Amino acid sequence: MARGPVTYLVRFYLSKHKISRVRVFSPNRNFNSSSEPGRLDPINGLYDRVILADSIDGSSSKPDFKRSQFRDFNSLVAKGFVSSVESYEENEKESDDKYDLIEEIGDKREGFAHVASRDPVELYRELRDSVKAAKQRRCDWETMTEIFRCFARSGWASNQALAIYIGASFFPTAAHSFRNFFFKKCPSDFGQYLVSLGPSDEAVKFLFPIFVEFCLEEFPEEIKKFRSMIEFADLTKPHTWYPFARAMKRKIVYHCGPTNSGKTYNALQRFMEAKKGVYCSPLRLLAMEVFDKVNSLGVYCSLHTGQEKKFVPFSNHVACTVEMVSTEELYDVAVIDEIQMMSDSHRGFAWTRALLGLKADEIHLCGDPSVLDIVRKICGETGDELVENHYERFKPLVVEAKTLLGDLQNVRSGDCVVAFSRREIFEVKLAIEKYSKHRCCVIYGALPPETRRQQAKLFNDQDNEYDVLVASDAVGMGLNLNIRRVVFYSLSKYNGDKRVPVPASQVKQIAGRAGRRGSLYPDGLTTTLHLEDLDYLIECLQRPFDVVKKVGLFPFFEQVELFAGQFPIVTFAQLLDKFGENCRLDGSYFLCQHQNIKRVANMLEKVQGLSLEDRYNFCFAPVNIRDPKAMYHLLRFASSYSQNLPVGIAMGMPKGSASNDAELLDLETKHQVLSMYLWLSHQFKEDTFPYVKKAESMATNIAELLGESLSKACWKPESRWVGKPRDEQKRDEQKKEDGYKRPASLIQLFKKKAFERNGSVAPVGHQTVSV
Ligand SMILES: Nc1ncnc2c1ncn2[C@@H]1O[C@H](COP(=O)(O)OP(=O)(O)OP(=O)(O)O)[C@@H](O)[C@H]1O
Ligand SMILES: [Mg+2]
Repeated sequence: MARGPVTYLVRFYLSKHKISRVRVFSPNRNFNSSSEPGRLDPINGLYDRVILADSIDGSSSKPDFKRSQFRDFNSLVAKGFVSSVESYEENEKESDDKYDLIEEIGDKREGFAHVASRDPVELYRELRDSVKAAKQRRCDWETMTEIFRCFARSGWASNQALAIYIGASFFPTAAHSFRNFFFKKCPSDFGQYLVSLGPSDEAVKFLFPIFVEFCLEEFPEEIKKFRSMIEFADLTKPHTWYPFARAMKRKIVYHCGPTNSGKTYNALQRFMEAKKGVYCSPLRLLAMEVFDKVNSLGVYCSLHTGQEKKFVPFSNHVACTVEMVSTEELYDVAVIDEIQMMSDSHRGFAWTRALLGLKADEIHLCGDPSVLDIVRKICGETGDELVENHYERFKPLVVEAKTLLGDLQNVRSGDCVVAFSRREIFEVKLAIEKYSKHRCCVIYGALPPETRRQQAKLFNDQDNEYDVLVASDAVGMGLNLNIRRVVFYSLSKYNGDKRVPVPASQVKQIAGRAGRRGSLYPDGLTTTLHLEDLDYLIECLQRPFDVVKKVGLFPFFEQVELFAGQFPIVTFAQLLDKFGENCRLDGSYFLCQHQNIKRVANMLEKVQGLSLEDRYNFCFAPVNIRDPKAMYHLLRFASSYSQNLPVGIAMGMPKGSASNDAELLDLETKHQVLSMYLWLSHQFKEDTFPYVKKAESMATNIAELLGESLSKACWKPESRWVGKPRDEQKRDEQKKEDGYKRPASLIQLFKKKAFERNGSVAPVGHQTVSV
């Protein structure tokens, strides 16, 4: 340890109390940074004696002892907060320094040195037992008022108070009571010393240990309550949540590499060889693909997604979505695909849970290198053996430096044009079909997996006119497509607030769809529509993968339920907020975002009679929170359920395929509602959602209608927010304008260029840059 104020303090304290080991608590350390050494840890830390010190880093060459306070935590021991000694080794070499401290103390405010150096426990007792406060001069009184104002506003004190379970919201009340107590009791020398310090950090730090004593005596109930709250929101050491998995000797194989390098292929070989296996997919679509592929190769395999359970008789294998994987079943081999999704801000917890909790002898992780370091760390904690298999791309991806020069007439057969909004996708499709001979298939997130597959098949098949694909980032994972070249229409997307650059990892993932091994085009190309986007594309492809420092976690229902016991009257959304504010996490984990869940929770607040567990399940239903119709149906489902009525679909089958964008949007919504119905039917008892068969058949028919509609779609896209008030729409548009200026309408742009060239189309050259 560097020699600094703490060293001196420790020497002094050690000699004074004739003890050799203490735990040092530095007020400079943030309460929340749980991995920091020297932090007073309210749950795991057990202390015999704790020293409050100004600095632990030794940055100050001269110790300032008067700004430091000593605390004896024996009173905490008595109350059960502190019960043993944590180690702090005394450094023998420095033992000569122990008397330096004694000399240093009390040089400045000599008259009150006895106050400054006294044990705060004693000071508190003296205050408590004093009958009446000494008379103060008016100016001293004002200074003291200011000092207490300073104390009540001190972020440092509020933060440190957490260590004795005085929560941030209760701190001002406690500080106020402390002030009143002090003013009623304060003896003269005490007050004089405080006034000599003035409204300063020094005064706050002097008062704090006395405040601690005061709180321990005055607010035992509040402390107890906050303490239980913190304990129930404890998400530290998540690997200990799965004792059965911990009892196993698991072997983790990390297939690490870029896109199209054979990671999933190799993991699936082991999966198929195993007696019993599970494949965890990031998407329903990919689970379906694996289900089909594995069964076609003669290995019986079932399918288990949130919406669909297909049991294949005699099967010992299952392809599932990662959220649905069982941590109860025992497997020989498990595959967790796209493991880098552990760091996804919303869904990451599902991958973390699978990695920590799967009971499998062998677990194959497939993904890019971004989470390799953290997987190594986790394996160190779980005690699992880790084997790393590194891969290279089968063929390098080539960047076409010429780009499409802003002209969609330059698309070619086998191109996949990637745009980042539904609106842009339809604009691009319209422009390509209007001004070139190509026909387009489309794939985007709001389409059901069945329709996406149908569109992918249409594009992959060579015997039809559909030779160009226009897709969103939904194409980035899972599908094996015959793509010759990925063309980025733009490299920015709307993040709900403004346009932001697409992250490099996502650009790599999407571009990597070009030139898959075994496809018609094994040599992949990628480029942009506009020349000005090219540099960013190259930069993204060349940029090494970021190293992920934290992966996602989310509490189980049981954890939320325990926590809820502390707050019998708050709403579910408020409960989630409180959990988020108070939960404790280890340094390698973050709490996944849950705004969408809260939006649903708020909507469902008016539904009476739902148990906490029902509410929790309804809140996780797959619903597009920005689609009012879908939200309305979810509310209706929950209301019927809460009244013990059989939940009906209450939605007619559309007459036919869509002939305009409004009808297409309606089909998309209807499918999402049915999908939600099916998902809920698997969460709750069967008889509560009795129309599963009907919902399945309607969903299949609508997916087909969507496919038909897309093949003939040649209309301008509409917004889903038709019902929004005008000024709100305007505000949204304004917001978009502020962050990013969309290129002018594609069609106009195209016409303008064609006019400039007198109708001639620029020949496309192939200057290539290999990355
Ligand atoms: N050894 C092999 N023999 C035959 N085909 C292979 C082999 N390895 C991979 N492939 C094929 O190459 C294509 C890409 O492989 P795979 O899907 O495993 O790549 P990946 O690294 O998982 O890519 P991504 O990161 O995009 O998921 C697939 O169509 C796969 O079937
Ligand atoms: Mg893969």
